[in-house]
Amino acid sequence: MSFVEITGLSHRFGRDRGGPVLSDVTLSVRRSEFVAVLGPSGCGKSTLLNVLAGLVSPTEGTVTVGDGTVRIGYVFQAPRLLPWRTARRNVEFGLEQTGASRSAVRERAAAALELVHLAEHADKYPNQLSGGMQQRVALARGLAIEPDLLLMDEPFAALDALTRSYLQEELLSLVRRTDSTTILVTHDIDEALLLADRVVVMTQRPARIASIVDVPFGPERSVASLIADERYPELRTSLRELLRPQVTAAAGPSRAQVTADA
Ligand SMILES: Nc1ncnc2c1ncn2[C@@H]1O[C@H](COP(=O)(O)OP(=O)(O)OP(=O)(O)O)[C@@H](O)[C@H]1O
Repeated sequence: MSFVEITGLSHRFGRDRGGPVLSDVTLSVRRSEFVAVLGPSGCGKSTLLNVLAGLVSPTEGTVTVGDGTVRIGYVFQAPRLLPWRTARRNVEFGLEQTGASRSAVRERAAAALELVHLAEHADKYPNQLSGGMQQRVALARGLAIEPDLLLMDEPFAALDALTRSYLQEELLSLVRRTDSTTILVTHDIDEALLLADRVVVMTQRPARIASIVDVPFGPERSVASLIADERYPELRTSLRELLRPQVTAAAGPSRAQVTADA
């Protein structure tokens, strides 16, 4: 049975001359499933997450998430921490909104910081933490509320390659330990294949679903097991091929084409 049901979703921002951002997106996501959304820059991926989070009301279509009373965690591209609160107090901030008791808030924040290996940095302020550590605090804040639906918008995009790969593996083991349903927006094919059960490829703006690809790797996967799996390079190549026309169309005609057409 599906947990997230997106039907005929289209969106246009006010009088935006660029036209619609999303066009007729229909997608079902099962409970506990991990779906990665890949697409060209500016096509409307963040808008899709914002609609799912209830931050944007779509101009057309419907979105239902569980029975409508679910808890949603949202991890943004930038950590968006409150600079006057320590790491612990930032994680507690998300929990405070859930109405949990003070002792439950403290306990769950400590456990979430433990999960992302930041327990000993809990009393530091954001400006005393590296970019990777700040993003781990943001991840802990999203996970601490034990979300039914976890939305992540390129959470590792701004990090260096080493920190990114470390956090990707950390996230893989974290999601295995919870039964959250996760939707991750990413530009990174390898990240999508490492983490997701299905990859949704979006077209250029207005974003529609171009393809949905099942990822055959089991829950016990790791970077090493993917590299050793002969299906991995094939899937990687087919996702690249599915994305290529979207990315080239989004970039517009090349200068050479413009000159030739003139
Ligand atoms: N509040 C808004 N008002 C008007 N236009 C907006 C608004 N938010 C986003 N847009 C436009 O909608 C389009 C899609 O934006 P969105 O951030 O959803 O794309 P994206 O696929 O997440 O991009 P990226 O991969 O670069 O993060 C862009 O052209 C953007 O400028």
